[in-house]
Amino acid sequence: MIQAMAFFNALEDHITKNLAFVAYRKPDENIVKSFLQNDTQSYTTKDFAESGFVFSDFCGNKNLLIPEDQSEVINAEYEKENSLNEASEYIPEITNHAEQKKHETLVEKAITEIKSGTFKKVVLARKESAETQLAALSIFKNLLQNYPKAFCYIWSHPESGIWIGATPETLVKVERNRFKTMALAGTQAYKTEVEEAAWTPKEVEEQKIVSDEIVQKLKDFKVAIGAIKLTEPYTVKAGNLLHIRTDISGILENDNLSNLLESLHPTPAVCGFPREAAKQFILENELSNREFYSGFLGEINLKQEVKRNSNRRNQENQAYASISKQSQIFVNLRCMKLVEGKAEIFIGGGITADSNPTAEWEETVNKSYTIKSVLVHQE
Ligand SMILES: C=C(O[C@@H]1C=C(C(=O)O)C=C[C@H]1O)C(=O)O
Repeated sequence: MIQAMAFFNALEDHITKNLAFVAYRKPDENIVKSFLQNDTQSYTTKDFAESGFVFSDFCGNKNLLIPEDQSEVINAEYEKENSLNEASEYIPEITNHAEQKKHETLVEKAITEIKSGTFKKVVLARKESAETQLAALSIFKNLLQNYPKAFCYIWSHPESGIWIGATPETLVKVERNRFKTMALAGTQAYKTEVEEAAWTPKEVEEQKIVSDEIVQKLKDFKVAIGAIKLTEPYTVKAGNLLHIRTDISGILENDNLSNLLESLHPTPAVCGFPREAAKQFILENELSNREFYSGFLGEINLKQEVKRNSNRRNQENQAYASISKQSQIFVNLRCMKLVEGKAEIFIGGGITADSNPTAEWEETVNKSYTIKSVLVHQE
């Protein structure tokens, strides 16, 4: 563990030298961690069997990797410095009517396809540019301050540029032979407390499509041994938004991470259902390339010390440590790409037969505040 100041200086140094690195903090933790690559080569994962940190695009064409054995790994404790500036305090700017019209037209086209039976749900995204005076690391620090429950990260790589985000969505967590994933969908602005949130049948259905399909795909890819467990859907808060979430877990058939990721990505939370038809519609109709937005990122195959209770016959050892591998991968949402003092913000939302194009536009506007609120200096 090093001091926070030394931690951020090391990141700054890597930015100056244009060397690849990633820094992140997991949900509800106060440790920031970084993989600082120590050479200029560009690595990709072949089969997700390496150890390190992956950064994959939506299409699955680019799977960048910062290998553990080519990097210095540093950790620091990061405490909250100032009071939380909730994203809902962001003052909305004047609506860009031309962009709104384009998005609504796209949503209408999708609804027509859904009604004709091509697919049941599709997630449509757009990109928006916002000016910022802040340096990359200041934006990252603002995210750390504002979103303690999100996975906050900054990824900098010669092949992708700088990406920064605070995602509420886990793609999958693997510890030894257990996996955990989630179905997250349905969005409303955070105005009522989590316990009092009411959801329309459209949002309930939209989220159910995600959990049903995740379970189905896990079965199709023969990922689990025995039963797959699901919680009841419940409401969660993510910044200025509320979503519906189901937690899904089970025991893995084997340690083939590649097969597990293929079964899950892209889930109907970011693509649609059925997967292939929705994906085709996205690739043919969205107005900008998603790049790494709605792809995934995280630690793969890191060695972890697990303390286990001794069995009763071995009383002198209260606990013994064993080494196991763990992976923790998140969906790249509520994120931006930093391009020459401008933040390119990526936002999307799920469309079903009952969608209202204007409400869908507003949902993307609400989602954009997660990032917009951290682009200004915070006192
Ligand atoms: C696609 C995004 O978010 C996803 C889509 C949601 C929805 O359609 O309601 C909710 C949460 C996320 O799974 C995004 O933030 O860009």
